[in-house]
Amino acid sequence: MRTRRVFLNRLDPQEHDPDDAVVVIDVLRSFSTAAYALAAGASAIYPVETIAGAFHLQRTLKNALTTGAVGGGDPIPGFDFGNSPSALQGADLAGRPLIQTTAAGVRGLARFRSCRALFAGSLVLGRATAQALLALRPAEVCFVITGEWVDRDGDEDIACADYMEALLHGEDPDPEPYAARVRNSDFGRRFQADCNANLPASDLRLCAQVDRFDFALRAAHCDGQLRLQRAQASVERALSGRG
Ligand SMILES: O=C(O)[C@H](CS(=O)(=O)O)OP(=O)(O)O
Repeated sequence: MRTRRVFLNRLDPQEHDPDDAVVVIDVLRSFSTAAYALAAGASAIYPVETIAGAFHLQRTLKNALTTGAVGGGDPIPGFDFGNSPSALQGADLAGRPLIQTTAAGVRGLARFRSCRALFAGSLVLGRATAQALLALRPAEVCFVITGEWVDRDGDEDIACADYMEALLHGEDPDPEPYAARVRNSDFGRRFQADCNANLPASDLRLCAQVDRFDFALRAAHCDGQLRLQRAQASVERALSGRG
């Protein structure tokens, strides 16, 4: 299995788009938020690229709630929740679909939506995502780093890619150094400062909990709409006929 990495904010138009397995990584915070929301009972996550598109979908999906942020992390006016795992962790989401709009993570998913297997990755899902990937036996896994910007190193996502790659190669790495990289990344330090109510330190703590959940987040197409659902390695293996 080959692995490679691309950076969402510096895609090379000359380079072939990955078309096998793709993991779009957003540790701070989209796909940590999505994981905590599913754990809190949300029935599925619907990533939608635009705010207008999110409101449109909310009108057609029964009982749907909205979550997301604009670039920088401020919540979107009119949405039910910000892009905040600590807000969603305690919310009553039982059986309700959640529509998610964010400036990096969701944009990355939309960009690579046509590949064979698309996952939303974060450190809380690290080992489960690696296991789901291994069950699919792809020829190539491409990690998409979404958190690198001109003023941010994106190391929270690179650390997550490093962790999953080590697992894919059969290693059993100590998770703590990867969690420390999330905390000490450029964006992580903004949460550590805890002086912006929209970037709370509690979110950073939740996002840096390596392997907190035993499921991966796999994207599927449903009526022309992307949908993230729990995926487990055993199910992936059965679906691909390898028992
Ligand atoms: O809300 C967040 O934590 C970030 C803000 S930004 O777009 O990276 O500036 O959004 P996300 O799409 O989860 O990275």
